[in-house]
Amino acid sequence: MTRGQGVLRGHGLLLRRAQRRILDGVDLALAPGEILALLGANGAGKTTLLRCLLGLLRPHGGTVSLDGTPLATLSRRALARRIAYVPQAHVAPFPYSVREVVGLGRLPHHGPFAAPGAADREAVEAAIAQLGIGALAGRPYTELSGGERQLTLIARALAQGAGILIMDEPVSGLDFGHQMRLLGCLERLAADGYGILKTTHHPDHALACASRVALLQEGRIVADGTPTEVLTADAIRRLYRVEVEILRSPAGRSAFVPAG
Ligand SMILES: Nc1ncnc2c1ncn2[C@@H]1O[C@H](COP(=O)(O)OP(=O)(O)OP(=O)(O)O)[C@@H](O)[C@H]1O
Repeated sequence: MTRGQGVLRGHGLLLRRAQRRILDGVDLALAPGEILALLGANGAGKTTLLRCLLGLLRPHGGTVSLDGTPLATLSRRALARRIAYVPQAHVAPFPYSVREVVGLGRLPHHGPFAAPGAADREAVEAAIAQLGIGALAGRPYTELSGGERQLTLIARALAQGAGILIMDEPVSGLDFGHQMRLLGCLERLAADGYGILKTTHHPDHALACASRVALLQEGRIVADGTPTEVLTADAIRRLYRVEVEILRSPAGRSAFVPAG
C-alpha cells in the first residue's frame, strides 16, 4: 500500500498531434493528500495530459517522474501498484460481473496467472462497499447504466490499492446524489493520504472539492493554485468564453451562475 507517498510530476511536457502542439511545456505536480482538479475547454488536452502522466503516452519533450524516478524506468506492474486510472468512458467486450471487473484492479498484486488471495478478495469487497455498489456486484458489467459502470471503474481503481488516483471526469454520467457522494468519497480518500488528479467540466465541483486547481489552455497551464485564487469569474470567462458571476451562500459555499 503506497498511500501517503508519491509525488507525480510532469515537467516541460510537449506533445504534438498532426503538427499541432496539444501540450506545450506543461509543468504539473501532484502531492499526497491533494485533490487537484484540472479544468479546460473541450479539446484543451486534459486527457492527453493525464495519459502522459500515466505513462500511456510518450511526450515528444519533457519528463514524468514519480518520487524523482522517471516513469519510463518503472515496469507497468510497478507503476500499476502506485497509480490507478479511471478512464472517461469504458465499453467492456465481455459480460464480466461487477465484482470481477473490480477484481481486475488486483492484477498488479497477484499477477495474471495466480488466483486472487484473501487480501485481494478483501480489497475488492472493501472497494465495492466504499462505492455503495454491493447490490450490483453480481450483475454483468455490460448490462449496467453509464453511471453504474463509472462507479464500478472507480471501485476497481480503489481495489488496486495505489496511492495516486487519476480520474478523467469521474462524475460524468452520475446522478446528482452519486456525484455528491463521490465528491465526499474523494475528500475522505485525500484525507487518508491519496493524491487525486481529476479532470472536470464543473468549476463548482472544483470549488467544493479540490485543494488545488489547474487551468489548461492552448497547451499550457495558465493558472495553478487554490480554488479561490484560480477560479475567478474572469478566469472562467477566458477559459470557456461565457460570462458568469459567483454566488456565495451564508455558509460560505460558492457557485457560478450565468451573469446578468
Ligand atoms: N489520437 C489522436 N489523434 C489526433 N488528434 C488527437 C488524438 N487524440 C486526441 N487528439 C486531439 O488532441 C486534442 C486534445 O484532446 P484531449 O482528448 O486531450 O482533450 P480534452 O481536454 O480531454 O477534451 P474533452 O474535454 O473534450 O474530453 C483534441 O484537439 C483532439 O482532437
